[in-house]
Amino acid sequence: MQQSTWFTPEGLEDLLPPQAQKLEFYRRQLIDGFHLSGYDLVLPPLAEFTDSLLTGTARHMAIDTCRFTDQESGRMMGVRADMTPQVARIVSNRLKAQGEISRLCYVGEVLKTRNNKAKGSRSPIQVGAEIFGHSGLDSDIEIVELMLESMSRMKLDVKLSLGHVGIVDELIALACLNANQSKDLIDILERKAIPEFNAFVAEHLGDSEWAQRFNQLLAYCGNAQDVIGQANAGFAGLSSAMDDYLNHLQGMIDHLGKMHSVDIHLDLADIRGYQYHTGIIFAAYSACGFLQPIAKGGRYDDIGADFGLALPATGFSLDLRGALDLLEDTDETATQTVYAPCDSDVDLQVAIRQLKQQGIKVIKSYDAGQVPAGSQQLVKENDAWTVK
Ligand SMILES: N[C@@H](Cc1c[nH]c[nH+]1)C(=O)O
Repeated sequence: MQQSTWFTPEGLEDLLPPQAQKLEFYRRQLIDGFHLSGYDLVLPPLAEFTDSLLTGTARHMAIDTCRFTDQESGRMMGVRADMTPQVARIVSNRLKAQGEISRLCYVGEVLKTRNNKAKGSRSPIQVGAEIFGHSGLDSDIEIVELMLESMSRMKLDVKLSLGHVGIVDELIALACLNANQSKDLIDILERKAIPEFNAFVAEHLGDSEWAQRFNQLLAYCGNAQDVIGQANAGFAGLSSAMDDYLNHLQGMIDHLGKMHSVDIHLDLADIRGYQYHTGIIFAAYSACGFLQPIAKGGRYDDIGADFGLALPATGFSLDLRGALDLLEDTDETATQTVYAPCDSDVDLQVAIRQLKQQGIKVIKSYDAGQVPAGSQQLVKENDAWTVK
C-alpha cells in the first residue's frame, strides 16, 4: 500500500534541524560540566538480557521495558527504559571493594513501552551522573549541586523539590502495616490519590496516633525550612532511623540555603516516580511552573547487591529531549559561514581546511546561483583564495 506520509509511532519522533543541533549543543554542555567535576563517561548498550537489565531494584522497570528474543542466544533481551540500573551494573563489575568511590556519567536514548505524556517522553534522551561508594550527606550534596549546576548550564531557572523515601518506609514499619497494606499505601502515595489515602488511613489505622502521623505526613509539604521544622517537631524521636532521615534532610536544606539562592520545597509524602530509591530524593522544576520535573534523582543504596557488590549510590538524570522546548535556542548565526565553489584547486582545499580549523563553517555551493545573497564566499583573486 502506498502511503503519502510516513508516520513514526506515537511518542517516537524525528528530531530535525535546528532542534537536533540544539540538543547536541546542550548535551555537550552537560557532559563537559560532568567531566569538569570528575565524572567519567560510560555508554552502556541499548539492549541487554532482561536477566541483568531487570535485576533487583530495577525489576519495577519490567512493565516499561520493550522485550524481544535475542536471535544469537535465544535469550530474552530488553531495551533499556532507564540507564541508571545499567550504570550500577557496570560499577559493580568495576569496583572491587567497598569504600572505593566511582563517579560516572552517561548519555543515551531509552525507550518505554507506553506513551504516557503525563510521565514525559516515551523515548527520552537520558543524561545523568551517579556517585557510587559513598553513603553520607556529602555525596548527596555533591549530586544536588551538580544537578543545579547542570540547570544553569542549560540556562534554566529552577525550583528544587526535596523528599525522603526512608521517612515513608519508616512510618509504615513503625505503624506495623503488613506487606500488603504497605504495598497498597505506597501505590496510593505514588499516585498521590488523597481520597484513597484518607480511606486507607481510616480503615487500617482508625483514630490511632499513627493515623494522626500519616495525616501529618501529608501535611508536611511547602517551604523547606518551615516544613523541616514541623517534621522535626512531629516525628523526631520516633526511632533512630527517623532521626537520621530528618537530620539528613536538615543538613541538605541548611547547606543549600547557605550556598544557593534556589527556592526549596519539601514534600514528605511525595514519592511519585521514585521506583528504586531508598533515601533522600530531589527534583528540579522549571521556575515558570512546568508540571514535570526537568531533572530528578536520589539515593538508591544497595542497588548492586544482585551483581555481587551492594554499594551506596546517589545520582540524578534528566531527559534532554523532553526539556528541549524549555531551552534557549542556540545562536546558529554566531557561527560564521562561508560558501566555497566546487573546484578541485588544491589551494582552495587548503583555504577551506584553514577556515574550518578556525571554527568557521564552510559550505560547498554546487551552483553559484544558489549562494544566499550577501553571504561570504571564497573567491580567487590574484591567484589567492580570499573570503569576500
Ligand atoms: N534514573 C532515575 C533518576 C536517578 C538517577 N540516579 C538516581 N536516580 C529516573 O529516571 O527517575
